[in-house]
Amino acid sequence: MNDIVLQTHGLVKRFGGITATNNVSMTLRRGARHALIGPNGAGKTTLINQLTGVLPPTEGRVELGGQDITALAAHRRVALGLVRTFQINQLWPSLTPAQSLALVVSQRLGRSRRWWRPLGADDAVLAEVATLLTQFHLDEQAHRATRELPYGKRRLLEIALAVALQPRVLLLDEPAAGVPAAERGEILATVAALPADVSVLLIEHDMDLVFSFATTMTVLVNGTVLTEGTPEAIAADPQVRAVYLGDSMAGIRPGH
Ligand SMILES: Nc1ncnc2c1ncn2[C@@H]1O[C@H](COP(=O)(O)OP(=O)(O)OP(=O)(O)O)[C@@H](O)[C@H]1O
Repeated sequence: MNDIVLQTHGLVKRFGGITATNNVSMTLRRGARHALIGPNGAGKTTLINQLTGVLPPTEGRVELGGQDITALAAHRRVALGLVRTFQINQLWPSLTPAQSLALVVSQRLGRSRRWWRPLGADDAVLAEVATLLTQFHLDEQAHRATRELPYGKRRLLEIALAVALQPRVLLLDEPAAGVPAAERGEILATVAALPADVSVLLIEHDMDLVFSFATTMTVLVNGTVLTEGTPEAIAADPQVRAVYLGDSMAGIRPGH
């Protein structure tokens, strides 16, 4: 049991007459590569919003490392290591990736009061920023204003900023959405190379990304967990094919 890092118990979220999540119980294990899939409107974003603390559940509980966090504010959850990727509209447009990462790393290391010092003033911060820039394929863009970066690079920066917080659990919400095909491979590679000890929950419609990444999958339909299992089991499940995957599964070979 102690390898469970994140767990939901009977999460229900109602918006008036709509039940967006309906009694969702799921478990994320240490080091998980877990994908949450389902058709549009299945309740994936609503579930993530309840995990991060953006939306209070109507019923049910969320536990992080065995601690009930259902009533905790979003920033308190981040401090406990439950981190969602930054969204593009949360990036600092006039800062460079190097400066943005330095801000987040400095804050994490408790050096935020000195963040305004010229970059290079703090070797520990600088070293970590350099590693993150390389890991997320941002070396060439390190000193360009974020607003000028290609879309795919901004999406990489979103993930890099979340990883800079050294999360225990990382929630990746459609990291490849809207990214042109030519830049998609980079996203796939960086997601695959995330630190092994970080538990990842990925929401994604791109089945290439899902099946190349996930070792466990949960299928959500109409707010309810339809099934959960290995990619092989999910790909072969007739119910999943009927409600979601269908022909998009043609050619997908889990694990390849
Ligand atoms: N704030 C809200 N008020 C009312 N209804 C909402 C609200 N947010 C979501 N819903 C409804 O809840 C259901 C689940 O929506 P949600 O966005 O969570 O699905 P999703 O699986 O993330 O979809 P997609 O894949 O299209 O992003 C939908 O019927 C949606 O219309």
